[in-house]
Amino acid sequence: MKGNKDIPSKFKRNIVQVSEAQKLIFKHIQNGNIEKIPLIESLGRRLAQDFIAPIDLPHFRRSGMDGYAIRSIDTKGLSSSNPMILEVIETIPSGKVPSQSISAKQAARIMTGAMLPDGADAVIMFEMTEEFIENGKKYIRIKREINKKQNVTNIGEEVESGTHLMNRGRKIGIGEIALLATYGFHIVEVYKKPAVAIIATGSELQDIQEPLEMGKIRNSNSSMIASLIIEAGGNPIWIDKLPDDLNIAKNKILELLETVDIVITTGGVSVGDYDIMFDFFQQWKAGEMLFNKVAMRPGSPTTVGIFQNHFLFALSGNPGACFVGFELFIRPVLKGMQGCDRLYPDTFIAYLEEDFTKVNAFQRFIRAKSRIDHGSVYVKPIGEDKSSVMVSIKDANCLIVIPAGGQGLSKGDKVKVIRLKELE
Ligand SMILES: Nc1nc2c(c(=O)[nH]1)N[C@H]1C(S)=C(S)[C@@H](COP(=O)(O)OP(=O)(O)OC[C@H]3O[C@@H](n4cnc5c(N)ncnc54)[C@H](O)[C@@H]3O)O[C@H]1N2
Ligand code: MOO
Ligand SMILES: [Mg+2]
Repeated sequence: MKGNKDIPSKFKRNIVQVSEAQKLIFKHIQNGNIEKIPLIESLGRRLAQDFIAPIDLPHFRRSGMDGYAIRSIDTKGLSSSNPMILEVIETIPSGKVPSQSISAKQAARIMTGAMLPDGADAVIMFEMTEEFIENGKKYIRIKREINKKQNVTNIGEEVESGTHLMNRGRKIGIGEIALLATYGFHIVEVYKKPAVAIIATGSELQDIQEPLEMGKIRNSNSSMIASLIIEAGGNPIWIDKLPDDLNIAKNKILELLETVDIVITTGGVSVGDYDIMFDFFQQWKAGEMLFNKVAMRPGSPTTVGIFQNHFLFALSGNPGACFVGFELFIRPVLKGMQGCDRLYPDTFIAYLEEDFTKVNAFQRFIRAKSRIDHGSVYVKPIGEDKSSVMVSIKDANCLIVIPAGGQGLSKGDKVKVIRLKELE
């Protein structure tokens, strides 16, 4: 039978390089909506505003030790043979404003974290003083010089009011929580979690709770992708599987694209008889297909489209390809929607721990494990790097990037590596 040239062939595709695919996708990213949430629930979310220190930290001169607030000038020239006696005029606990200022030859008993009285410019630790009472009055004897500012934290010494501390889009971690709490932000403005739908396509797929039937497999991609989405700050609000039926898939995808920010399909994107996604994109008039092939392994049939700034990612069904496709294309979009402008995955250079002899027509992303030894970073592929292999994902902490072409690589060669665990 002769091929009809009006019918688009599944084999003729718009192929792009990975970097080009990323650019095509990233230019459609828009910041998402903003919501206010309790600070205690904000771990892992992204700030929706730049954060400028509203006041000095600390906002009063603070003692760093339990001791006596003194005037350093009073201790000039002191030694064990030339001590000085100061009168103790009050005790200042943390949280109290001192009632008197310190004059010459006076001291105030002061606790760690308490406010320094006017006049004082240093704190001498209890251990360095001798206390005594005479005629009902308290005194201390000092036998050493104390420098100005010793054990004192000045106003704004840690952070000056007006300092730009955090950018919009910054992920809220433990340090960010402490800072926001310090400044009284019990409610924080963060980006809403992008809403994501996950559709696993494939008539061979069973739900994970079903007993396994011959020839079928459990749908692992949906759970894997949902977890990746949660980890990247998204909200997987619709998760299901569909048979390889173009009409059923079409209706569901179009319906979901109206309501969520991102629709992810897995499977059915290659050239097989039951691979429906190519036809979906051919028939899709409301949206724009950005590309339907990427010069990469795994995941070469990955196809991406846009509908009114909602993304449709059609990932390969092979679990390895599905995972890599998420890291290269979807994680950056989730970050971008939450205000982050560092979209590309972090990379580093490492020494390859074994030969890699496969010659590649396409750029390759190998699931791998990196380790540090005597200050150098080494990286090793995990098992056989097949797109269908899922078991290696659990041990992967990085992806080795092997350039297209070349004669393969040898043990000890330097390679570029993508970090999988985000460091921010
Ligand atoms: N003749 C050709 N065949 C294939 C080509 C090609 O260029 N010419 N490309 C290969 C490449 S590369 C890839 S990658 C795969 C892509 O396959 P699909 O995206 O069409 O995915 P499926 O055919 O639906 O499934 C592939 C594989 O993955 C399993 N799978 C699917 N969904 C799930 C799921 N939710 N959980 C776990 N595993 C899943 C499925 O059972 C298949 O084994 O095509 C090559 N073929
Ligand atoms: O592009 Mo595929 O994921 O290599 O088998
Ligand atoms: Mg297929």
